[in-house]
Amino acid sequence: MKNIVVYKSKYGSTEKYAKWIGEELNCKVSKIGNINIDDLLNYDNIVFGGWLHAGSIKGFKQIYKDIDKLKNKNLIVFSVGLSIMDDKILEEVNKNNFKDTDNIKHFYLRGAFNYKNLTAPDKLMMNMFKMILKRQKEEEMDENTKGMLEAYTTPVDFTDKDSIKPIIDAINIINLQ
Ligand SMILES: Cc1cc2nc3c(=O)[nH]c(=O)nc-3n(C[C@H](O)[C@H](O)[C@H](O)COP(=O)(O)O)c2cc1C
Repeated sequence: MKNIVVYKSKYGSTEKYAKWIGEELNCKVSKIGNINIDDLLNYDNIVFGGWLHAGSIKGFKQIYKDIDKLKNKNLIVFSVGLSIMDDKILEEVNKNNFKDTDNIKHFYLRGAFNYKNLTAPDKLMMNMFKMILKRQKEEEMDENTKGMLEAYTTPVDFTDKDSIKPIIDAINIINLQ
């Protein structure tokens, strides 16, 4: 089966994961902007990676608008974010980006965050988000919230090549079917 990895990354983590996955699958890796739907139709397994922006998987709409054309393809999506993923957050991300009827396998990978490197609009958005997080009393904050707040002052990088394993395994299973 022919595989391709397409991605949208702003600060590099998603790109890093896309390239690691491409190396493991020994397949083409492309930025979403450099490929169109007709190119994608040449592949059986389409792996799309996008970074999480306020719960939305960036770049995915560019594929999703043609989801009907991709009905016979295996679509594997990985999102990259800062959160510690739990069922509630995952459910929210799924709800924001897919319909129940979509035949999509979704994986979440942890990325990186360096406040100082953000563009001005991203800083603004993250400052607003920080204000919301800070409304909680410190003793009531969960690990995720504490970690997020710490990341504003201390850059974090959770990218880890081992975390792509479930994605590679899922594609290998598809290829055996
Ligand atoms: C404006 C903005 C919004 C973000 N929203 C989320 C989010 O909703 N959930 C999350 O887990 N991470 C969120 N993040 C963290 C990014 O997804 C994380 O830094 C990711 O690694 C960025 O991917 P990239 O390096 O490929 O651009 C956000 C970051 C920024 C700058």
